[in-house]
Amino acid sequence: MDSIVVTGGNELHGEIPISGAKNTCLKLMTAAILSDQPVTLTNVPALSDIRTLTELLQSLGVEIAQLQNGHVMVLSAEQIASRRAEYEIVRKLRASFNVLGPLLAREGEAEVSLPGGCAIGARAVDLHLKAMETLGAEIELREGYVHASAPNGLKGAIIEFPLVSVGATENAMTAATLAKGTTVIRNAAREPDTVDLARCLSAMGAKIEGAGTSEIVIEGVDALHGCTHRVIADRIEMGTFMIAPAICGGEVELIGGRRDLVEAFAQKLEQAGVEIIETDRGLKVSRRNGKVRSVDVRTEPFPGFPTDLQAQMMALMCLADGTSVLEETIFENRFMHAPELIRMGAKIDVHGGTATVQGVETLKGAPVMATDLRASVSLILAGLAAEGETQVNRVYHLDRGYERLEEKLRAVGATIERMPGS
Ligand SMILES: CC(=O)N[C@H]1[C@@H](OP(=O)(O)OP(=O)(O)OC[C@H]2O[C@@H](n3ccc(=O)[nH]c3=O)[C@H](O)[C@@H]2O)O[C@H](CO)[C@@H](O)[C@@H]1O
Ligand SMILES: C=C(OP(=O)(O)O)C(=O)O
Repeated sequence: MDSIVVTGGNELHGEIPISGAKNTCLKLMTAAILSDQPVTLTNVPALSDIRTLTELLQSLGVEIAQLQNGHVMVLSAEQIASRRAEYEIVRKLRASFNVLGPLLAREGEAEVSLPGGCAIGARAVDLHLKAMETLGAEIELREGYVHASAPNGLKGAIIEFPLVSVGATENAMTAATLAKGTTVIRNAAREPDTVDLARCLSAMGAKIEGAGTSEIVIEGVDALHGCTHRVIADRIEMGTFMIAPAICGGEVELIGGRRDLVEAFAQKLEQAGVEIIETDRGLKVSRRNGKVRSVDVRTEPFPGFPTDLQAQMMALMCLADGTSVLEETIFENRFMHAPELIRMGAKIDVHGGTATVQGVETLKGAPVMATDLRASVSLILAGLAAEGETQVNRVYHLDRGYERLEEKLRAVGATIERMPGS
């Protein structure tokens, strides 16, 4: 298995291009199931998660052509050959559960494996299922699969979520595009991913209003057509690379970056003493001298501080002046990076969903292991600022969500190499 070796201590200067958003692109790909005409996505990130979903969609009969090194993808669901999403693929990638809404809406039937838990938490799908039932589907759970059917089509309804779920909002929204009548989704997720999905669905002929607010109204239509859609910038990749100059010192311009996608996070960085300037081409982030200041963080659904940036923020707080409290409210087990950071010399106490981080003068390189995507990248960031060499193992987690990570960081002056595994 490959590992990544980082030698810390370099200031970072230069530019990093921001790729298309993984979490958005995956949902956009599932939307292609809704139409018998081709959907063309541009600005697709070249990532293993995208390849996994490609495999799943192909198993359903979706033809997928990849152009420009995978950065343009044409998905043609002229005919759906299978309505069953197999466990072998769904277990690798939770976003694949989002084929449920489109399959059910287009075919009146779907069999989708339950995704199971994962390293960061139990991650139930009850809200997805409840939403499908509210739209008139019958749901049965058998042998680890969700069997959903709506032989006479889905019917518009009021879906009121008891808590904000990005995945369930998106499953409900895609399903409702082809339902008869009007669907109202209350307490909907407001994430930029959901807004971008709504934009793509609208370009396919769907009638959607209110995406980006907590009430989304969808007027069902008989059919959707093809479209061409550019995937929005990856706010989590951008946030990760905003931490890089903050933790190492220096100045990095994130090309294609947008502050509005990470406003709550940007405000916390500024409170910590990091400078952020909007430029014609993106965002310029710099820390010129001194340490960052400690800040407290509580993860929340958008527009709050994103859970997907909590691990990276923790790496930064390890070297801050003072003590910070990081509260994780979305996932019950998302502090696995803490013990690894402690191996590098960090002072962190975890109690339930709260981590207290006491800033230290220096981190020291060490061999470390990560169990999820954002935890892995937090160890890379810590390694960039640590004395000596840090070897991050289980790099396949990083390859799920960061395109050309080493190349992008090397271009701004980091010493980072991939070591092929045996
Ligand atoms: C609100 C939020 O920040 N969602 C994050 C979540 O999206 P993802 O769509 O994976 O997760 P949800 O938004 O659905 O989950 C939010 C919360 O609701 C719970 N839940 C969800 C669905 C369900 O049927 N039942 C249920 O109880 C989850 O366990 C979790 O505690 O992970 C993604 C990958 O890290 C992030 O990009 C999203 O920002
Ligand atoms: C946890 C993530 O992805 P997934 O929902 O696919 O596990 C993530 O993008 O940080």
